[in-house]
Amino acid sequence: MSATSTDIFRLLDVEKTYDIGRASASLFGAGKRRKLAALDGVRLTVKPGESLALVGESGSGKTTLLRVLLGLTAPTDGRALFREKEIAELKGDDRDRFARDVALIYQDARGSLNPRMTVLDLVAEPLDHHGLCPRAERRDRVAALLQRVGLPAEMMGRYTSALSGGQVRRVAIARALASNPSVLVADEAVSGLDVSTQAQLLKLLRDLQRDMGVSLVFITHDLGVAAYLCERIAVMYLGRIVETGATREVLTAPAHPYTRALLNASPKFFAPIAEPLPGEIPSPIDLPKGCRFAGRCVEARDDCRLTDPALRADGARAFACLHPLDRPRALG
Ligand SMILES: Nc1ncnc2c1ncn2[C@@H]1O[C@H](COP(=O)(O)OP(=O)(O)OP(=O)(O)O)[C@@H](O)[C@H]1O
Repeated sequence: MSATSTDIFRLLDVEKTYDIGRASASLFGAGKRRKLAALDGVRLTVKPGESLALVGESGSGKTTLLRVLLGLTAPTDGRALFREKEIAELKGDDRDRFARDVALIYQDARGSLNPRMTVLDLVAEPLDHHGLCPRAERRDRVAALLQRVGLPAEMMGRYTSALSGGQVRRVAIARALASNPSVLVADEAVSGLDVSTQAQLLKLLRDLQRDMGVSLVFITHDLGVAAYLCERIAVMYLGRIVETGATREVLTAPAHPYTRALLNASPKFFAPIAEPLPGEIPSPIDLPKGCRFAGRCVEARDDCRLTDPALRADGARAFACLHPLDRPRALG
């Protein structure tokens, strides 16, 4: 068995480009076809039981990466593997296993749940779909799942229109857990809620992840949420992972100036007015030469504008920067 064969997901130099039509025509003929690189050479693994946060500004490629993991979009190049098999080519039993094993918690929980179905039917649907539960045991299984997410069994007969935002998210989590998945994938799953409901849901997700040994891939704009929930973090910028490592280490001593800029842009309790990220994110259609962050980086030197840095490993950390920030020795 190879050393990597237990990885749940393995992305090898994944590219995802979108054809966005032609540039305007000129006297010399039709304009060139233009491509937008949403993902550009992404390497990533997700191991059993690990929690991984994907962070980065809007447009950095987080949702596209999630769509690749979920098999909703195929890479243009590179390989996206689930248990060592190409996700886009899964068929038959492998496809069924993938559908049971990888569960998505939607950002818009209320919108993702059919308002004409009761909580019982919503949570039982994956059980029915995968033939995982005899009809006679359905109510008991749903009651146990509701209990797992902190909802009373009496809620089974209700419709989502009668539930609060926090309760609807819990129903969505119970439904995601129904097929006993090994990975939960969540896109901003706690956004748009009040702070205390958010905190309760984050605690629930953290407890579930630890108690059930399920892996978690969590997209968030909030570095505090990433730090609370996930052991590992991948910081994305313009379709690339620019820094990755243990969340605590990356956020206490970032190597990449982009990670530090994201940290500075995060509101703190005592200083809610954060320092905005400098400059504008470049267009993904017309990328600058050299490091993509150089134009916004306060540390940039001449060579940064010429050389595009590859992601290089330093112990358990990896970063794509020619002149990484000084980090305490103990964390290197
Ligand atoms: N179907 C598509 N066609 C063309 N471009 C796309 C498509 N989907 C995404 N993109 C582009 O790919 C890039 C990455 O988008 P993506 O949604 O993955 O970023 P994100 O980090 O998830 O952003 P957000 O935090 O706003 O959701 C963006 O420039 C986006 O405009």
